[in-house]
Order: sequence, then C-alpha cells, then structure tokens
Amino acid sequence: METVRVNLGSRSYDIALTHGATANLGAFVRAALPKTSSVLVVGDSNSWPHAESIQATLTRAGLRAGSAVVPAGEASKCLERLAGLYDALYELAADRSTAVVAVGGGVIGDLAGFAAATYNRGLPLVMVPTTLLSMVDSSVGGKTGINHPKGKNLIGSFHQPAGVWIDLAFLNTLPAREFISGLAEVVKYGVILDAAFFAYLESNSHAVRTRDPGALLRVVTRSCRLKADVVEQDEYERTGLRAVLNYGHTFAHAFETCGGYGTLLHGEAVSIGMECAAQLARKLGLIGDEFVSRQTKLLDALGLPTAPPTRWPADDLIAVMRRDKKAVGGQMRFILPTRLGEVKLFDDVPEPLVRTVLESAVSR
Ligand SMILES: NC(=O)c1ccc[n+]([C@@H]2O[C@H](COP(=O)([O-])OP(=O)(O)OC[C@H]3O[C@@H](n4cnc5c(N)ncnc54)[C@H](O)[C@@H]3O)[C@@H](O)[C@H]2O)c1
Ligand SMILES: O=C(O)C(=O)C[C@@H](O)[C@H](O)[C@H](O)COP(=O)(O)O
Ligand SMILES: [Zn+2]
Repeated sequence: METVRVNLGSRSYDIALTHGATANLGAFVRAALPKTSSVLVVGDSNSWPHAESIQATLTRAGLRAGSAVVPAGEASKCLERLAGLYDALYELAADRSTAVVAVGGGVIGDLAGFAAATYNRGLPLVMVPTTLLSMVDSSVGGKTGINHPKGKNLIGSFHQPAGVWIDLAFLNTLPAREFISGLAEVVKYGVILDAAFFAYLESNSHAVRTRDPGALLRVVTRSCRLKADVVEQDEYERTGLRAVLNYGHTFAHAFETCGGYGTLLHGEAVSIGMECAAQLARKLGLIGDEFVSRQTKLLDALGLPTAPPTRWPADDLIAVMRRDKKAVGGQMRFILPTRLGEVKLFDDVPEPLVRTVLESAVSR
C-alpha cells in the first residue's frame, strides 16, 4: 500500500493507494475517525456492487452502516438527490460523529460530500473513489457540491475528507469511455504543473490507455501528489494558485451546461476545453504551434475528443462562461498555458477571440 499525505494542519489526511485490499477499509476508517460508530455508505446504481461490499466490510469492523443509492449520472448532482441523502442521514439517526462514505465517481463524491458538509453543519467524510477521474481528482481537495440548471457546480462548499481510500481493482469494472474521460484530468496535471509527467504520458500512452497496472499506479499516485501540493498551498482557491486546476474548465463547464449535463462526460468536456484553451493561448501569442500540436496529439492518443459534438451557439456558451465561479463582475477568466508545465490566470481576453475559438471548434 502506498500513501499520499495531504498536509492541511488539523484537516490533514491520507490517500491510501491499494489494489484489492478493501477488506482493510474498516481499519482505515477507524484509524482516521476513532470516535465514529456509524456510517452512511452512498453509492450509485453502477458503483453499488462495490458500495455493498464496503458496507459489509464496515459492518464487520463494528460500525453501524446504513446505505443510500442514487441513480447513476451527472443529473444526480441536484437538490432532489441531496434531499434524499439528508433523509437517509435522518433515518440513520446520524449524529456529528456519523461519517458519510462516498463510494463512486465524482458525482457521488461531490453530492455525498456536500451532504456531509451541510448535514448537522458538518459530518466526517471518507472518499472511496471508483472511477479513474475520481481517483486522480475529485476525491482529493475538498470541493463538494451540486449543479444549478444554468451553471456547473454553482452550489457547494469546501469540505475536506478525513481519508481517501483508492482501490485500483475497482477500475476493472469501469467502462472504457468512463476510464478515458478520467485521463483528461491526468493530462491536465502534466500541462499545468509537470512537463516530465506530460512526456511520460506521451511515451506511455498505450500502456496508460490499456490500464497496464504499473502505468496506472504511477498515473494515479503522481496525479494525487500534484493535486495535493496545490491544495496544500491554496485550500480555498483564494490566492489564485488553486485556480490552475481549472485549466480547460471555463470552456468545459460551458459545454456541459449547454449540453444539459447529458451530452459530454466531464473529462470529455475538459479535453475539448483544454484544446480550446490552447488555441486561445496560441492566438494570444502565449505559446506556439508546437505546444498545441503536442497536447492535441496526446489527447488523441488517449482516445479523448478535441472538438465538441455539437455547435452550441457562442452567445450561449459565453453567457455561461461569464457566470463561471472564477468570473469577477461578469468578466470571463481563463487559465492559459505559457509553456508546458506552467499556466497563468487571464481576465483580459478579448471576447471576439474567444468567439473565434468557439466558432472554429466544431470544424477542427
Ligand atoms: N470535486 C472535485 O474536485 C471534482 C474534480 C473533478 C470532477 N468533479 C466532478 O466529478 C464528476 C465526474 O466524475 P466521474 O467521471 O467519476 O463521473 P461519475 O461519477 O458519473 O461516474 C462515471 C460513471 O461510472 C459509473 N461507475 C462508477 N464507478 C464504477 C465502477 N467501478 N465500475 C463501473 N461503473 C462505475 C458511474 O455510475 C457513472 O455511470 C463531475 O460531476 C465533475 O464535475 C469534481
Ligand atoms: O479541485 C479543483 O480545484 C478543481 O478545479 C478540479 C476540477 O477538475 C473540478 O472539475 C472542479 O470541480 C472544478 O471546480 P469548480 O470550482 O470550477 O467547480
Ligand atoms: Zn474537472
């Protein structure tokens, strides 16, 4: 077992990286949360087989374990499903030591995490990510929340988990499209923080895409460490540093929102968003053609899309971008690359340039 430590003072926690060792999760939860005697295990209709066996494991460890299942998919990041989790916590007679155990992808982590952040004004949270995307990104760092029909993740809070339990064996049941979607956030780390990691992905794209165990462990461990380093320095996205994790996301969130949260997977939208951000940076003279083509080639090699499936009206996309959480006074903000391994925040990008990038995106 490997461990990545997230150092946040009294909110520090371990990310445990295992392979097929989930029988030990009870001991992990007991060590992280010695005062906890009851848990609510939350999963979705696809992650449920894993969640059910986790519920049994936690019961064997002497914890009173209730459960709640929500329908799979992005649409579950909504008020109705959140209310269902509050009801389940009430039925369980949850007190402030009751832990929420989120077993699933980013949807379950964000939704159950927000229920944990708000029920009784805050319950302990344990993340058990079961998709690649949630292992490398959403289970780490404490962002929780749900969508507003007009804007992605507009309702939420920062609530760090008490521990993250990654079992790579969970990926054995993950469909290819979902696995590939998670790779977009992995490429993101290379672009924004680590040129050597980007080069590793270029040289090992086949091993990564075919889920070679060694490549997978390296990719997940490095991604968690890179994200933890950023979160440790700017936990609440106040200094602007954490915003680098939003590379490609100004565009991505607009695509997801205009698609009604049902057209593109989050990672697919991020991949297209990174392509748009690179095109924008090239038009601004921040980077050259070589950067753009290396990024596009890697995304292609990993099976990720680089153009939106539909031509959403630029006006609609821009309206969403102006309400993005990073926006200030309706001014769009973009994280743009300045060289491989480095990005900066820009809030003065001329709208016509953004429009050009959006309008040329489908035909690329
Ligand atoms: N909080 C954060 O920091 C953060 C970071 C990145 C993304 N996100 C959010 O995460 C969400 C995307 O996460 P995701 O890609 O994990 O999507 P997801 O949670 O919808 O999971 C993808 C699909 O895989 C299924 N699934 C999950 N585990 C499985 C398994 N082991 N075997 C078979 N099927 C399985 C799910 O039921 C779902 O159908 C988005 O809502 C995004 O906004 C949050
Ligand atoms: O953890 C972060 O910070 C991120 O930005 C990670 C992103 O991959 C993730 O999609 C996040 O939910 C987007 O943040 P948001 O604040 O724009 O909703
Ligand atoms: Zn993301």
